[in-house]
Amino acid sequence: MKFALIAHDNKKPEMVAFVMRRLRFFNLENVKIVATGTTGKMIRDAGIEKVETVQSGPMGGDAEIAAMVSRGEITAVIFFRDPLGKHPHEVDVSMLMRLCDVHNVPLATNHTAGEILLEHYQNQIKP
Ligand SMILES: O=C(CO)COP(=O)(O)O
Repeated sequence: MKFALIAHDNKKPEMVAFVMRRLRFFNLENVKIVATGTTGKMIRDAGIEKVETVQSGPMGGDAEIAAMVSRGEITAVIFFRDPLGKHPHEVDVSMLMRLCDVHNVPLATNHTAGEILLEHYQNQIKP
């Protein structure tokens, strides 16, 4: 399974804490991670070296992940959005969310939804 992890700037500390609490799960061999540029760097610094990165969000990273969703490469997207901020690449973010719906890929856009979603996949992996 492959998870896309993305966080807007104000939500990056939350994403790092989220990942740190699940280091064991994210470090499992059959769990893959792709992240937008800056989010990915922070996740790597937090102890997950295998994270694959695409461009930073404003430079096209959300669009790259949207393409992966369209190709059926992503199990679920966890995207901690900042609903109070303005983002120059809002159209890319909308496209990513739309394509998750088109392809029926689970999308968690806040911390609580992310917890619930990961719980599901953690239970799938348990023997
Ligand atoms: O902007 C983003 C999501 O829309 C996140 O991109 P970064 O992880 O590169 O900051």
